[in-house]
Amino acid sequence: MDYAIEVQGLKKAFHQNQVINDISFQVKKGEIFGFLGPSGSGKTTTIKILTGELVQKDGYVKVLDVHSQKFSRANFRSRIGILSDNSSLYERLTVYDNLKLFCKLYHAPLEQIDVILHEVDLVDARKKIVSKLSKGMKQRVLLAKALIHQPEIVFLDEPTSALDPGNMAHIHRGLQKLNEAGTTIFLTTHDMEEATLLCDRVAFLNKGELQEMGSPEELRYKYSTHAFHVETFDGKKLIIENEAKNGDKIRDLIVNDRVKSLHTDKPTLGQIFLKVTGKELV
Ligand SMILES: Nc1ncnc2c1ncn2[C@@H]1O[C@H](COP(=O)(O)OP(=O)(O)OP(=O)(O)O)[C@@H](O)[C@H]1O
Repeated sequence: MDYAIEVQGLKKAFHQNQVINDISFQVKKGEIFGFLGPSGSGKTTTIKILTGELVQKDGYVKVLDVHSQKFSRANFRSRIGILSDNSSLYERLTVYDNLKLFCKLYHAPLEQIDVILHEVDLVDARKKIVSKLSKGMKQRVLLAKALIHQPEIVFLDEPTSALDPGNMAHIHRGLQKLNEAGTTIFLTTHDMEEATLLCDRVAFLNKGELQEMGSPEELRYKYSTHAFHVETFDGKKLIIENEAKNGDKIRDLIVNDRVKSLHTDKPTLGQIFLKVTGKELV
């Protein structure tokens, strides 16, 4: 299997505070992988370890077949992109000039600027001064900055937190296009709808431990009671267990034209998170 990320037995403590507690997971090349957890669960710490900003002593970490001991090397850094709280822009320069600087830093061709501005839907803002942009537009420029050197994998720490739905949709579309072109995406989020929409697989992190992992669809099936939820035209809401003995009951409802809607129970990722961890994901 071709993995973009391999993590085995990773632990991280800050003094007495054990923040990451023996986690193991792999991310396949080309996947969008969502790392979901409440505030303080260790998501940012994990991203910092995966990108070489923090050093870990315990466990085995490889990204793009590079062992964590070599994460500080320039030839590794040019293969990854990062969008985090620490990402910043030159406020007094234009969008274009910001990206031009980052192009030079990474030895990326300048033609890449227009390509990437198109991806994040900011072509019209290329001459605008960054300090005059809205928060959502700045976030899109930061995303463009993280992608300007065409990294093989991009780490996004809550890329859409506190953005309005319009800006969020721009970012989602950009990420989907990027992923279609083959880029692996590792993202953290609190937003379960975002995770369901974007991610091929998600992992639930709680108090530094991985408590569940799988595709949103697999998890929704696994935690479903498989019961039928029926709403009738006279306003009744019925829950009928998915068992052979109930076949006649459902058939009668349909034959007698009483069914307004019928669906199987599929919990949302948020409901599953609550069930697995006992916590709301906020
Ligand atoms: N440099 C540091 N020194 C000491 N403690 C730290 C440091 N960085 C993080 N921590 C602690 O590690 C824990 C996990 O923090 P982390 O930022 O990884 O969580 P998170 O899941 O990303 O949270 P959020 O969603 O709020 O960003 C927290 O208790 C935090 O206080």
